[in-house]
Amino acid sequence: MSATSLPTPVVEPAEPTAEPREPIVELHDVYVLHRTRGSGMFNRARVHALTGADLAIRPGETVGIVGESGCGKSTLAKVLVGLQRPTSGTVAFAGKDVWSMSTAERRRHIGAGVGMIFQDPATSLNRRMPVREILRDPLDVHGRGTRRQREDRVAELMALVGLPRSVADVLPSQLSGGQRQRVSIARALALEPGLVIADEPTSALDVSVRAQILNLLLDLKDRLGLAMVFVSHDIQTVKRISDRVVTMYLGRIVEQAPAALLPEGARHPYTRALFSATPGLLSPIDPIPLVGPVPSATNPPSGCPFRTRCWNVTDLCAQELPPVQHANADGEDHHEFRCHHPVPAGTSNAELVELASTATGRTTPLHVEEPA
Ligand SMILES: Nc1ncnc2c1ncn2[C@@H]1O[C@H](COP(=O)(O)OP(=O)(O)OP(=O)(O)O)[C@@H](O)[C@H]1O
Repeated sequence: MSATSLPTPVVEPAEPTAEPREPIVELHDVYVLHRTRGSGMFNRARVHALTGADLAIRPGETVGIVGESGCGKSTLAKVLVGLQRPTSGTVAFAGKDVWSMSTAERRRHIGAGVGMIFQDPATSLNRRMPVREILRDPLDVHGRGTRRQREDRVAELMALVGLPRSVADVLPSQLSGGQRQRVSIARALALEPGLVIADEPTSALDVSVRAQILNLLLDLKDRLGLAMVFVSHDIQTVKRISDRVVTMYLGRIVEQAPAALLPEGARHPYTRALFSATPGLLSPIDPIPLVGPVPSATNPPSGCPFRTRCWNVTDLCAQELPPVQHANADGEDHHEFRCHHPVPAGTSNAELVELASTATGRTTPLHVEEPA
């Protein structure tokens, strides 16, 4: 993609090959706990933002992350890009645990390999820098090429994302929302990363430009062979563009499934319920009823996090965290879930609506001591 002779990034862009490839980034048993602000030591609570996450992103694949508000999607995205230090667990980029490195080493190791696109370009771009400087900044910081080569690269990036040369010297505030997000995308691509993480990249934009920005991202992904992690509330879009969809619930990854299998091939009851409530996926839309609200992330339930709302709950669900199960014995299609009583393969949405309506209508909620 580059016309300039910039040094090779740490993580190479994807090569088209059928061979299984080493992950660009791999999380193992990652926890993120936040302390909330309180008036005193004893009023502070611990928010379980991410709990025991295992996830690998491989070259060239698109992984969507879905789940209700507050379930930990952005936290997972920040961990994947190296912006959030885990409370425990390991985060390996190109096979190396980056949180055991010095800050300088970590920046060098990750910096070129991953780009991040945030939800709101109005706040994520430096308001005092013109477009040209915003795009040159990562090249300057990483000491890429000569000054002339960096200027050429800025022009190349602008062309890549469809920005006219005439906006090179204007400030972000003088651009439209769509143009600002194009600048964010160009900045994320400046160092030729192998992986781009897009956290709600279209939700702050006018409806009229959302499709353009989404199409641009997909086009760039294909042209540059990028891996992409796409965080969104827009489940229909996530299903359409992803190879694999990760479902989160209360800080836990509860299922990872090939997008082509969704919605009716999902095996976790929560994935089934979430997709059943999404317009445009089932015809007609037929939401599976759940019991009660999402529990607090400061005091998640014991055992399975979803058990307080599940129609198929048993005592075991409160006693033990379900282990990861693979849908297929060889595990090759990356379809896995954490549930003691997964939805039997081949169960239709209508059957689940029937089951859940009957169960939630007649069972009293299971009473279990909550952890202090
Ligand atoms: N810096 C922080 N301090 C305290 N709590 C935090 C902090 N950041 C996130 N949280 C909490 O961690 C949990 C996960 O937040 P996160 O933003 O990752 O969720 P999300 O799924 O991305 O939410 P949304 O879809 O609304 O953006 C939430 O309960 C949130 O309130």
